[in-house]
Amino acid sequence: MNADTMEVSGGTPLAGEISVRGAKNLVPKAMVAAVLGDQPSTLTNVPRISDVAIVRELLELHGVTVRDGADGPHSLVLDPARAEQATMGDIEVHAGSSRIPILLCGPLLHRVGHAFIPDLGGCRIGDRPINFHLDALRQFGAVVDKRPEGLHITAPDGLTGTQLELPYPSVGSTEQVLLTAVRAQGVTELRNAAVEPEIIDLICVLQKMGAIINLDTDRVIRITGVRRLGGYIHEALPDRMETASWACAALATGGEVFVRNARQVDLMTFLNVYRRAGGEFMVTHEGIRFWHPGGKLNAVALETDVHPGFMTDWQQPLVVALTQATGLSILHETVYENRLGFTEALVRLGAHIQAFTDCLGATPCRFGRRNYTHSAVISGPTSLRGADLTVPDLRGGFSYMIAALTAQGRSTLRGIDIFARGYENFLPKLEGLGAQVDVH
Ligand SMILES: CC(=O)N[C@H]1[C@@H](OP(=O)(O)OP(=O)(O)OC[C@H]2O[C@@H](n3ccc(=O)[nH]c3=O)[C@H](O)[C@@H]2O)O[C@H](CO)[C@@H](O)[C@@H]1O
Ligand SMILES: C=C(OP(=O)(O)O)C(=O)O
Repeated sequence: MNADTMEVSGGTPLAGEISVRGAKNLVPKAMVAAVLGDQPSTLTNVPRISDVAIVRELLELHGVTVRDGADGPHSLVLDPARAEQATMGDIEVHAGSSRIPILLCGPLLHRVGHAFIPDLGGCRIGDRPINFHLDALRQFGAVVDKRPEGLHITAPDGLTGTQLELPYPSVGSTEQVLLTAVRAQGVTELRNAAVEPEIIDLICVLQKMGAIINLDTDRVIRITGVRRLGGYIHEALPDRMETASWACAALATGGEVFVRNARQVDLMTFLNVYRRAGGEFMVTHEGIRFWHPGGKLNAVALETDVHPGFMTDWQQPLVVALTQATGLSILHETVYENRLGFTEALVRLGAHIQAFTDCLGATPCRFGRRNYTHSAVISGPTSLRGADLTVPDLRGGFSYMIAALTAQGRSTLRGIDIFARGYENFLPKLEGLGAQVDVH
């Protein structure tokens, strides 16, 4: 047993208040955007999570001075003035740490003329290729050299605006195009772009820096390149994934959690499903209160999708709550081909979940004919019992934790350090909500 292992005594409803800070899926990208400016930038509402710490170290290796702002570590001042002089030693140590390094391509090409990108990390929930990123960079005029130690990228003739259409509205690829096009020469038109709230927030950051970006209808983004960008002062939007995770924990355990700073507009699709499943919520100026109203929960049919659809990162925590709903819930995961592995562990806890390769839903999906297990039927309600579990990925791990809190008896959760990637102060929050947990 080590400090990465948590004992959970289940059966106690979570009750109380937690607060969420800036989104894991925006903050590291806004930090990367600062490299494009010729003045310092200030980012506030920064969560203390490991994905932020990793990007901070990466930027420092690239010569960006990063210091805590007036708000302590919850605000960062990023000064890229010395980026050109960076030696970039030790950059390989960040291989496999997060998905953010790939987004440094455009900013580094503009700033220093070349980029080295070590292997990416992030959750293992599918193959997660980067072909859209590299195709887009090549269309801007970049030359990509794939070497065993990582990608070497140059732009011998500079970067020029272009017409692009993504094969799928990928979040990272849309961000790649934005971060490259804002200082490319001429106009870029991106079709089939992702429009997640974190992308809109990144566009706000870039606009504050001096970028010209039009968000047209039907997933079209038009960017007019500018010669220089300045700094920004920006407060990151709140983390809608963390909010949904705690909301699901409240529902599954029969409890009540007030999530301070949660923002309704980013959670509309989640809130609709939460209500259909029988959960209650109340939106106030300060946040959102989520609770189980007593009585039965309802089975629901659910398909994950790009925004404004039901976000894939909400799926894993919600599935645990659905094990407590009466009837057959149906899940169709259309964003990642391999995100249902976590259900096997829930079955060991006593859940009735059957996984399928068929598309159990009408949302167009890339996986139906390719033999990927990406649909599931959850039959409930079932009593869960404690078990020994190893955290597989960020949201899968959170779903195990909810299951352990819901189950009768004791569970052991190994590998909990992954939670630090996306959940600030995870343990104090859990204890503050009355969870019976013990970390060794
Ligand atoms: C740090 C961050 O913001 N992570 C989020 C981001 O991940 P990320 O940006 O990696 O996810 P994408 O939206 O790019 O991926 C969506 C789908 O497109 C595919 N694809 C993507 C790029 C590519 O070059 N080729 C390709 O085939 C992926 O394999 C996946 O099946 O959006 C996901 C979808 O909302 C979220 O689950 C992640 O939490
Ligand atoms: C998949 C996730 O993150 P990442 O893209 O950083 O792996 C997530 O936050 O659930």
